[in-house]
Amino acid sequence: MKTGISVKALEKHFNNEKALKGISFKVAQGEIFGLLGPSGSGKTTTIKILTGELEPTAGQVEVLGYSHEAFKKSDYVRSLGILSDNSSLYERLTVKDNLTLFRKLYGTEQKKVDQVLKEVGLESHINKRVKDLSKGMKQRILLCKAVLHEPEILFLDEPTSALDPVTTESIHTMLLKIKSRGTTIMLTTHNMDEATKLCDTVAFLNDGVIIDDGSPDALRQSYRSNAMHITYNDGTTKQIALNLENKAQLEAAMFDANVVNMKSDYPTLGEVFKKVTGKELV
Ligand SMILES: Nc1ncnc2c1ncn2[C@@H]1O[C@H](COP(=O)(O)OP(=O)(O)OP(=O)(O)O)[C@@H](O)[C@H]1O
Repeated sequence: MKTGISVKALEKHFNNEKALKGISFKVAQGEIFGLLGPSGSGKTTTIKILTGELEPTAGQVEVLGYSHEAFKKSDYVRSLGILSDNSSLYERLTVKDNLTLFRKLYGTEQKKVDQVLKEVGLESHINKRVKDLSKGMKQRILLCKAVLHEPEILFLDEPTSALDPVTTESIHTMLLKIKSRGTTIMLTTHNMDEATKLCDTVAFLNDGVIIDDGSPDALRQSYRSNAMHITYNDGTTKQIALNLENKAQLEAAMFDANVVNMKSDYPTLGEVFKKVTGKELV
């Protein structure tokens, strides 16, 4: 697979503060890559460097073969779709007028407006003014705006933060559809379920450092302990290592009427993050 994004020893300093302390990662073209980390870990700073909004202090970054010196070029800008806190719509215009304005900027056909609106389930709201839409609807329109020109790569900074589950689900469905067309997607999130569901690869960012990366399944596998967790009806718990020596003990637990739960340790991505950083991802 061709590399979509390549980041090597990237540093960003704000005055004396090191927001990124030499991070490296690669994103293959066509995959969904998630940068996961708590507030202040450097996620937005990374996205802003890759989209040309901030200059790196040190290190190399390359997106779709463009080095950061070329990030201001119009053909690079046209290859990007961006959804971030800075994305905005004209509140007093209708959904249709907003999207028509942006599609004209990129020279895309009007039917693309109808297509993207349908994909996020908002085609019946096309004539509503943006100011009359809910927060979740606005976020879905912003996503439409970001993909109208069929970008090669899509950057999403916390695309579903503080949204209701239905809106979140519809954004996830649209992202998987966008990916199926070959678009590379890089997103940041605090939401481990979102990352597990959407991402081919994730990187854990903590305090400006990448602690680990890999597919969600591979990370979960590599941090699992080889033990069975047993819970009894009086609330007590026990762990038994999964090996032949403990076969009799494990079998006995299976037939013990006082055992209410037996499960192998397969940590969630959130639990893995906590294991490696000692921090919750909230
Ligand atoms: N323009 C700036 N000037 C000075 N410091 C900054 C600037 N932008 C970010 N920082 C600092 O860099 C660090 C990383 O910030 P960043 O916004 O990248 O974190 P984040 O992981 O995106 O957090 P959140 O999840 O809260 O959005 C923080 O300590 C922040 O205060």
